[in-house]
Amino acid sequence: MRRIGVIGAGYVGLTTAACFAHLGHRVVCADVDRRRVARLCRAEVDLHEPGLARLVAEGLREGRLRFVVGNREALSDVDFVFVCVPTPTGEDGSADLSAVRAVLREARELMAPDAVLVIKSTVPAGTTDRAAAEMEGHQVVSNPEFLREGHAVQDFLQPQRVVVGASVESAALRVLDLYSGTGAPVMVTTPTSAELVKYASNCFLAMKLSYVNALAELCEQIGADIGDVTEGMSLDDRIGASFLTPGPGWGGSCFPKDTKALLSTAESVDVDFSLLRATIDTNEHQPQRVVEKVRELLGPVEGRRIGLLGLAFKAGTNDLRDSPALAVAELLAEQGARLAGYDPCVDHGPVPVVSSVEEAATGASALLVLTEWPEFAELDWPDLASRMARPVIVDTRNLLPRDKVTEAGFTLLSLGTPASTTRPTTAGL
Ligand SMILES: NC(=O)C1=CN([C@@H]2O[C@H](COP(=O)(O)OP(=O)(O)OC[C@H]3O[C@@H](n4cnc5c(N)ncnc54)[C@H](O)[C@@H]3O)[C@@H](O)[C@H]2O)C=CC1
Ligand SMILES: O=C(O)[C@H]1O[C@H](OP(=O)(O)OP(=O)(O)OC[C@H]2O[C@@H](n3ccc(=O)[nH]c3=O)[C@H](O)[C@@H]2O)[C@H](O)[C@@H](O)[C@@H]1O
Repeated sequence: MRRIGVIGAGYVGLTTAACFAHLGHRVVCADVDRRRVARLCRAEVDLHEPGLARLVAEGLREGRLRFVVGNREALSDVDFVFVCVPTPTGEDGSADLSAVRAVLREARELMAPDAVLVIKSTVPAGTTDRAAAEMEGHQVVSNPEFLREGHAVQDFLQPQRVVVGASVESAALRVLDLYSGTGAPVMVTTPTSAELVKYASNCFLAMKLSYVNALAELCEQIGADIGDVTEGMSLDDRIGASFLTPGPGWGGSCFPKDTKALLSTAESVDVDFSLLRATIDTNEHQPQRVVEKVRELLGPVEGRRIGLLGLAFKAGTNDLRDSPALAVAELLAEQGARLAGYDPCVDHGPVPVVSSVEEAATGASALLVLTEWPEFAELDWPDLASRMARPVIVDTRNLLPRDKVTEAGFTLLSLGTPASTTRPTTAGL
């Protein structure tokens, strides 16, 4: 059993705190947000993360997990401090490290000399080494987090890898020991390399998605089908099958900020990372491309009611931060469309939110699938068509069963699919 302080009770901090408590450690989790802490003390978790509320309740009940306002307790009398505060995009595109710096200032005063400070927030290469220099003798270690929202607990307890960056081996081993219960493959490297593993991974995935989204546009122009193209690509295990589905753009609280931050790092050392710039540019164009699809079917959208299916940045979460669905909604609203958004996990947002797909469809001139919630693939298509002013669907996640939807009388457009294709059959091969 180790004593662990966790600073920040958001997606990463709360997951870290609850999972370490579950693994048998004694955890104090601190946040500056009083309301969040008060709710957590009552075991109320407002993040949509399977299993997280159960682990929080278990930790509180068994006395291994506590939540506090302010960082003092989580910094003193502990063996490890995990820094899990936000690192948003700053004004110039680089990561804004003000929350991390504020924690470091407090940590310098309050941490025991033999405690290890672990930076789990995503921070630019060099941050951990600079922090170590400022921390006057404390061990400072980089331990980036790779969890996905919607799978946070599973990804934390069964990670594909644990990466630790440390300049002192004993500090790395102490941190790795905390994860011994997970059985995950581990890697120890320098802090700078560990920090870059994090950005390099997120940016690579973003690049893969921008590549697929650009490819989808090309498919439309030359009469190929993106689903078949990516399926064919994925049979090569060097490419793999994941992250090959086109969409309205990649979003969420990390890819957009991390791509900008890595580009900013490259610029700061005069490296021309034009591949990364193109990755971002392609993505920023994507919501506009979706709106053009809608206009292709409807003409001007002014005054028309449009139902949005999905508001979160991806399925499995209620997180609206940097959601491409909202970027599309904003463009449509600017052009005078009347919007009604439905998301199974979102009850309010910056667009009018309704409580069912049927409500979103009623009187609408188009439905727009923006988040890949599986339930959107299993709707009562004839019923929806009968409720709409015009039975038109734009499926930006290529999720819907084309045959059933068109049989119900819908005009359906998806990304990377030619308007009509005659597919050869493999029956009899
Ligand atoms: N959300 C995700 O899926 C992942 C996020 N990350 C990284 O982890 C870091 C945290 O991200 P999230 O957990 O998503 O953020 P979040 O916004 O969900 O939570 C951050 C929490 O820190 C608190 N906070 C802010 N300043 C503080 C301070 N000075 N002292 C104590 N608490 C403070 C906030 O009130 C908030 O509750 C970021 O660097 C992010 O890039 C890494 C992997 C996955
Ligand atoms: O640093 C982070 O915060 C995390 O960022 C991502 O996790 P997350 O933001 O939860 O979302 P993803 O599941 O990676 O999806 C990102 C975006 O790509 C989109 N996407 C994903 C896959 C796909 O095939 N197509 C597609 O458009 C999603 O809809 C979403 O908008 C990474 O997957 C995590 O490993 C990382 O820890």
